[in-house]
Amino acid sequence: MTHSDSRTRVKICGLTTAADRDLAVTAGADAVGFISGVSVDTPREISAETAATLVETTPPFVSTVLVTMPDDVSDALERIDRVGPDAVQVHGLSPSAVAALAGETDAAVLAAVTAANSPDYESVADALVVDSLDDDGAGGTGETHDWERARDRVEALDSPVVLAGGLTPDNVGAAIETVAPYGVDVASGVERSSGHKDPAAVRSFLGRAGTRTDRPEPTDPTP
Ligand SMILES: O=C(O)c1ccccc1NCC(=O)[C@H](O)[C@H](O)COP(=O)(O)O
Repeated sequence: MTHSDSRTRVKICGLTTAADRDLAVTAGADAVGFISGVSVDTPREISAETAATLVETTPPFVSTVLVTMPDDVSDALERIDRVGPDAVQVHGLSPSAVAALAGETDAAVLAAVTAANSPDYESVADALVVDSLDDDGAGGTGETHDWERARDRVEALDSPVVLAGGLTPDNVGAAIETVAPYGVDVASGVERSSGHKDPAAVRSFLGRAGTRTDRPEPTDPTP
């Protein structure tokens, strides 16, 4: 299902600090992603405790996403319970495990997939993140994949498709035009150094994705 007639949602992923989360929120992100419990070495991984704090302090109307690589369904449920996100993005679970997880959690379940295996996950996840996954099933590769093929998937699948993998401020406009995804997702493409976001790049990415809103800086709600 194409979404070229509506606004493209943006998830800024791999946020490691409150300052970077606030940067993404202020710049107009629809969703903020926190990576915790992954079996690969990444500068974007944070502890479950830090992820829970960042989720808890994210303002209303911005979706929080736990990005994780669980061993199985019960492991995924434990992680969701510890962090408390609106959505969980799972890497490396089989379609049947994703279906079981979706049946047992109130969090929206996003499956990280490739264009090739995306049809296997369509009926079991709330949305598909079509990414350039490495051999371990991890994201954050900074590599693009075949956008024409991704476009075919967007047209063939009923589930919302989020395009990820190697997106940057320079290519996100063309990516949206080519693929017409429900949303786009970026991690390494808006960093100034590993694990730390570049404010200008985050704003530019959101602007070119057509979603920048220039929200005011969050204020401390405590008197
Ligand atoms: O970003 C990581 O390091 C990562 C590691 C393990 C699992 C998932 C990971 N990222 C997931 C994401 O949602 C990223 O935004 C997505 O893969 C795009 O990454 P990039 O190509 O760096 O923009």
